[in-house]
Amino acid sequence: MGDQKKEETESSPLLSSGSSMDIELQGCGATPFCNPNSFVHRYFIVLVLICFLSFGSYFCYDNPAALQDTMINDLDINESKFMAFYSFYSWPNVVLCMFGGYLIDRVFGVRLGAIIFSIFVTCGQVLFAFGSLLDSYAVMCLGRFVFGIGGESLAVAQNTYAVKWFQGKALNMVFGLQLSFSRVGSTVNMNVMQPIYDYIDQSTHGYKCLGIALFVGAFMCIFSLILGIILAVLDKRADNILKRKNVASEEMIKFRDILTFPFPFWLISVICVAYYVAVFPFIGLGLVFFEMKFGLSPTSANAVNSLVYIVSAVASPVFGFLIDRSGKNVFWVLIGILVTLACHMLLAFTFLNPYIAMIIMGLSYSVLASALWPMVALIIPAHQLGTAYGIMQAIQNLGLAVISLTAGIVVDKNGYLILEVFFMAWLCLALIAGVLLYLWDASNGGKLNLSAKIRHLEDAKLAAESEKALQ
Ligand SMILES: NCCCC[C@H](N)C(=O)NCC(=O)O
Repeated sequence: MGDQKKEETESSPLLSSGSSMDIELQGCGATPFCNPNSFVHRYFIVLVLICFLSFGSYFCYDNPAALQDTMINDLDINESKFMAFYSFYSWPNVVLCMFGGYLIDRVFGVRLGAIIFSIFVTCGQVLFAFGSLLDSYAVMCLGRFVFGIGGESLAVAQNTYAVKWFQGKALNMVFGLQLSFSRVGSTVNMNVMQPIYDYIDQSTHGYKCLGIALFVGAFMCIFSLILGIILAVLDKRADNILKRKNVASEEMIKFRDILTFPFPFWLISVICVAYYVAVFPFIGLGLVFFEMKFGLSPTSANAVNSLVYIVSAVASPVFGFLIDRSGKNVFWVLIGILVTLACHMLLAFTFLNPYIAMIIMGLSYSVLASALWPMVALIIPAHQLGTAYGIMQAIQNLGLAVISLTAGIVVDKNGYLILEVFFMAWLCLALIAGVLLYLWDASNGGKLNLSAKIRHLEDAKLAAESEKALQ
């Protein structure tokens, strides 16, 4: 292979040695663009498709937040019933996304699993929109239930794809990019849904106008579904060309394997739930908080409320890239939690311009998300990752479901200051779990907080040892 070819072909961690030399490419010939082992193919085609997999899901997840005032008025519901749209998303995932991950590992595989869950997301959003057209709160809740079944398990499939294609190289940056594309979906939603509603409101009004606007989200889900099908075709093609091994049946995960998941995995799951319940429900309720405490107009309040997503859409891949270079994932998780806690304190106890706290929260959220999710792949074997991410998200959704309801009740009864104190308490729990993870990791070999340099040396040593064992 010429030097130029070598530069273009980044060895996939799943390749057996030398097989990149004798790849028989099907179809478009040996151009890097079509070579599943080339840098171009993996980073400019596969990674982009993986990143768009959850675009529609993230766009629709916060449709309620983008239309909070409108939805409450058109459907004639209170804050608690409004927040139930988030609870109906999360409750099924307390259990189902665990099964979703297990089904990916053991039954469907990542390709078929991603397509099936994309279909659930699309059908759920269509039901949600249709329910509004019928002015049926029950149908809308059913729609969020179905949407939730797909949304979380689709995120599990997305994480599983990311590890399959990018394990061992740039995984933090890949997770950061994944998050960035998804957050672009959230940001687009936060800033276009109200103008779309206002445009439709020129001819149709009330819950019918709301229903038509929500169908825009359904088209975003169809877009992601189509890209998910293309990704499945390319992944299957790569398996054939690169002769990637399927997991042997005796290696397939069994449900009792969950009991063997290491203690750090459960600490990571506690950090995940305790941190995210202070982010997603806060943003779900943020519109009215910024209108009431800081006297902002609905448009300005929407803009401030979407800053976390806007900033993370840009910052996540940057921090993911930097964390790939520095390592020290646990350290960055602790920094993310501490800075987010400080932002909530600024919002709760000061009248400092909320743009400042929300921009900083966007940065700290990006640091945490880029450092937290890839850690699972450092302690759980590849054939059990779907189940592991499913459990982690199931625990996260248990927290989100309960806190979404509780937060709505706290606001209705005690106001926003107590709500902010409530969120800060959860971040203190995340901090305690993060310190425990740091101490446990430090006293057990320090795998999760290794510097990138030492981690690469350790990986090279392990690869050499496994190569020697095969000879
Ligand atoms: N439609 C929203 C999917 C959320 C996926 C998962 N629960 C999650 O939290 N991912 C990380 C993130 O920061 O969004």
